[in-house]
Amino acid sequence: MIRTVHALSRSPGLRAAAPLSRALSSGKTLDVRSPSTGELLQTVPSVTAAGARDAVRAAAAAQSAMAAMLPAEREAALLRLAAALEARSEELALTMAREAGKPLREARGEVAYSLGFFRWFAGEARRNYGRTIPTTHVDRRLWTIRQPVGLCALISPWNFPLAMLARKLAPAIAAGCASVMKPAEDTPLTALILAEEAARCGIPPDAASLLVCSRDDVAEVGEVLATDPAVKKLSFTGSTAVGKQLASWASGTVKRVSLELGGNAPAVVFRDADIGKAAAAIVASRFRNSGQTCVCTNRVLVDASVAGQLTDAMAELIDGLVIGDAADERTDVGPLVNERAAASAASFQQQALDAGARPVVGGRGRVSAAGGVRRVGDAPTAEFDPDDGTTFFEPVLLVGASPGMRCVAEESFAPILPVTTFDVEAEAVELANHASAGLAAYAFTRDLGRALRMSEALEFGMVGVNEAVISTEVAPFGGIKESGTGREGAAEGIDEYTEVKYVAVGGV
Ligand SMILES: NC(=O)c1ccc[n+]([C@@H]2O[C@H](COP(=O)([O-])OP(=O)(O)OC[C@H]3O[C@@H](n4cnc5c(N)ncnc54)[C@H](O)[C@@H]3O)[C@@H](O)[C@H]2O)c1
Ligand SMILES: O=CCCC(=O)O
Repeated sequence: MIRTVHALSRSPGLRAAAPLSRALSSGKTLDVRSPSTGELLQTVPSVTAAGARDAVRAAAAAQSAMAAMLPAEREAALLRLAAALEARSEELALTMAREAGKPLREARGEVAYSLGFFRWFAGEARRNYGRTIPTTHVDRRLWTIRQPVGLCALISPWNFPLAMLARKLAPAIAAGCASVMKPAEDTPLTALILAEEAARCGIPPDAASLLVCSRDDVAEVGEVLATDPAVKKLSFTGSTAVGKQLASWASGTVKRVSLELGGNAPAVVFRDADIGKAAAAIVASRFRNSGQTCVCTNRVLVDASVAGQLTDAMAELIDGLVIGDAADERTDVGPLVNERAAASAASFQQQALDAGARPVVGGRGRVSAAGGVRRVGDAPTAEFDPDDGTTFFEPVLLVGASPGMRCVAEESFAPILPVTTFDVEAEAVELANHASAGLAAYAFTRDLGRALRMSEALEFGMVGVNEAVISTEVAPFGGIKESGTGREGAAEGIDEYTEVKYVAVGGV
C-alpha cells in the first residue's frame, strides 16, 4: 500500500514535515550529518529498490493529468512554487549550510539562483511552440507540435542541493512531465523542503515525488530509475563515472538522457589581460563552495611573462579567504562535504607536492577549525593546526604545476589551485583542450581578436571571457566530451523535456 510519510525534524532550525517518498516499507532510515562536526542533523526514512518501483508507478499514473494541465496552469504552479520557496529562503539556505557545508552567503545565492529557474520556466511553459512548415504538396499541411516526453527521473548531486533539482524540475513541470526526484544521500533535507512545496503548488498528486535513499541502496535505486520502462527520460547531474553507468542502463529502454557531469575548467590568462581582475575572477571561481563546483576553475594556464604578477595577486586574495563553519556569515570556505572528499583533496595535494609543485599560500591540507573562523593568511594557532581528522581543507595555490599532475589532469573538486605556464597562444589552447572533460573554460585577455579566437577554439560547452562565474537561468548550461550531453536552463532547457511531433494533413 502506498502511503506518504512525513519526516519529522529532530533538530531546531531544520523544520521539515515533508512528504518524503513513496512506499517506505523498507523501514530503513538515513542519518543526515553535519559535514563539519559529524553531528546528527536529522534521521529520515530511506527507500530501497522496491520503494523506487512503487514511486515510479505512482508518478507514471500522474503523467496524463500532468500533461493535461494548460500551459497557463503550469506557469501558475511554477510561480506559486517559486513564491513558496522564496518565503522559506533563509530556512533553505541554513539547511544547505548545515547539511552540505555550503557557506551561508553562497547558500543564499543558490536559493536565488534556483528561484530564477522556476520563474524562467514558468514563462517557457507558455512559449513551448511548434512550427509550421512550408508545404511540399498543394493539398497538404505540415507542422510540428511539442509534447511532454513523459515521466522523468531526476538525479542530483550534493554540491547544489536545491539548484540542480530546480534546473530539472522546473522545465519538467513547464513541459507537462511528472517526475521522480532523487537527491544525493548527503543532502536530502533541502530536497525535502522542495518536495514539500512542490506537492502543494497545484500540480497533480504524485507528479513530483522524492526518493531519499542511503548510499548502500543508491545503485539499486538508480538502476530502477534508469531501467524502468515507465520512465521516459533520465536527467542526471553528478560524477562522470556514475553518469556513464546510468546512461548504459538507460540505453536498454532507449530513454531520453541528459547528463551534466564533471568538468576540468582551465582559466587561461594572457599577457594582455587585466591581471588584477583575472586574479579576482579566478579566486572567486576556484574557491566557491570550497572548490566543489563542476564549473570551478580547476587549473590556471598563464603566459610565463605575467605568471609572477598573477600568482602574487591571487596569493594576496587567497590569504584573505576566511575558513570556518558554513553557517557563519563571515565564512568564505567551509568544510568539504564528507570524509571521502577531504581524504581525496589531501591525496590530490600530496601527489602534486611529490611531483614538484610548490605551495605559495596554504598547503597545510586538512586543518582543524575548532576555534571559529580565521583567514588563510593568519599565523597558525593550536586551534587551526593540521588535523587529519577534519573535513576542513586549507585553500592552496600551487606553482610549478604540470599537465601530468592529477590536480591538473582531473577535476579535484577541492580548494586546490595549480598554476602552469605557457609561451604562445597555440600552446595555451592545446593545454586547455587536453582534457576528457569539456564543461566550462575561461579566458582572460583585452585583445578582442584573441577573445573571439579563444571562444571558438576552446572545446568546452561554456566559455567565459574575462568572467569565471557565468551560470544563469537565461543561458544554456552544459558540457561536451565526457562532461555530458544536453543543456539546462534557457530556451534549450525545455527542449530536453519535450518530444517534437511532426504532423502532415493531406486532402486539404
Ligand atoms: N555538469 C554539472 O552541471 C554538474 C553539476 C554539479 C555536479 N557535477 C559533478 O558531480 C560530481 C560531484 O557530485 P557527486 O559526488 O554527488 O556525484 P555522484 O555521481 O557520486 O552522485 C550524484 C548522484 O548520483 C547518485 N548516485 C551515486 N552513485 C550511484 C549509482 N551507482 N547509481 C545510481 N545513482 C548513484 C548519488 O546518490 C547522487 O544523487 C562532480 O564530478 C561534479 O563535477 C556536475
Ligand atoms: O556544480 C555545478 C553547477 C554550478 C552552476 O550551476 O553554476
